[in-house]
Amino acid sequence: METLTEQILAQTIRVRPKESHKGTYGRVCLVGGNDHFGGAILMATEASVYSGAGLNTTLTDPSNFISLHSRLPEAMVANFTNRDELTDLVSAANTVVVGPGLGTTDTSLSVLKAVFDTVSDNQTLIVDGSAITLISKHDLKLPKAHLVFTPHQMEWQRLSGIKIAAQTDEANEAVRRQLGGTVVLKSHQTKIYTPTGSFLNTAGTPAQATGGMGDTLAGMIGGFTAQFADQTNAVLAAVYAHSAIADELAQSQYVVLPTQIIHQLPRYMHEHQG
Ligand SMILES: NC(=O)C1=CN([C@@H]2O[C@H](COP(=O)(O)OP(=O)(O)OC[C@H]3O[C@@H](n4cnc5c(N)ncnc54)[C@H](OP(=O)(O)O)[C@@H]3O)[C@@H](O)[C@H]2O)[C@@H](O)CC1
Ligand SMILES: Nc1ncnc2c1ncn2[C@@H]1O[C@H](COP(=O)(O)OP(=O)(O)O)[C@@H](O)[C@H]1O
Ligand SMILES: [Mg+2]
Repeated sequence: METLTEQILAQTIRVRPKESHKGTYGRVCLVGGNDHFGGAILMATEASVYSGAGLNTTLTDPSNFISLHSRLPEAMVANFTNRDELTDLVSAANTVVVGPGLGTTDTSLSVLKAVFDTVSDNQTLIVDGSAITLISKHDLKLPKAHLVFTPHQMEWQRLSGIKIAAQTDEANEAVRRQLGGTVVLKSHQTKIYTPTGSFLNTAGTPAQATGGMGDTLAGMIGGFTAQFADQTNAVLAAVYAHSAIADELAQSQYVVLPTQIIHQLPRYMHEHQG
């Protein structure tokens, strides 16, 4: 297992070419946020916008429209139960993030199935939070896309069938191969299992142990994969940056809030572009 270092940032975060426009930097569609967990999709969306994704659209419960717009006028919104809009917006994205705050009701399940029916093999699909729980609960068939799963240890137990105490590298890698794609197994020392190797993230701090931290990472992975060509490096750089920013803030803070990490992203990415 290789240890992630700061080098991954300069290898991934590109100096922006002068001759470019918002379309150059990718379209992200984020799907989640029911009437209880609006904050989760809001943080994921904010993380994608602040990572620099060119166009961001959020498919969510309409009860989240006003809060999302008032915090983040840069994002577009649509109702996640409107099937035609979902199909159009998901099809138009480079990267789709599904799951933050989606919940596990019948509505959540039908939204997830609609996303799975719509994505295609030239798109990256980040599968987080409730989406992972729903796949496990309903034994859903996975779509053909560049899949990136972002489970915490309990979500990975649900998806892989491996109990937390038995989540060894060998066992995790074997399930990753069956699933296809990349697995970001989140914990106090996140491990990333990719088709080309496994990586350990030693950055990060217990100051990060607060709700919404993973929703934020999912949005960052969305923003990075939409902009940067090498999809594996984009995932690795997002994981590293998320923790490294938290480490910086934790030098003078007892707790680091997800939105504080988000707001550091433009400055941090500027300092680490290669
Ligand atoms: N502001 C918002 O809108 C927020 C909305 N959110 C949304 O809520 C949805 C549900 O997601 P969820 O993660 O909160 O719940 P669930 O899937 O039941 O997992 C928790 C169980 O797993 C266990 N556990 C074991 N190891 C673990 C580990 N390393 N890391 C974490 N947990 C670990 C843990 O053990 P315990 O804490 O009891 O020790 C507990 O039994 C999802 O859509 C998410 O996006 C949240 O992001 C919060 C902010
Ligand atoms: N003690 C810790 N040290 C380092 N990172 C942590 C620690 N606790 C949590 N994290 C990070 O916070 C995030 C938590 O993700 P998750 O459990 O999905 O949160 P949520 O669903 O509430 O947004 C992960 O990126 C994880 O690595
Ligand atoms: Mg989570």
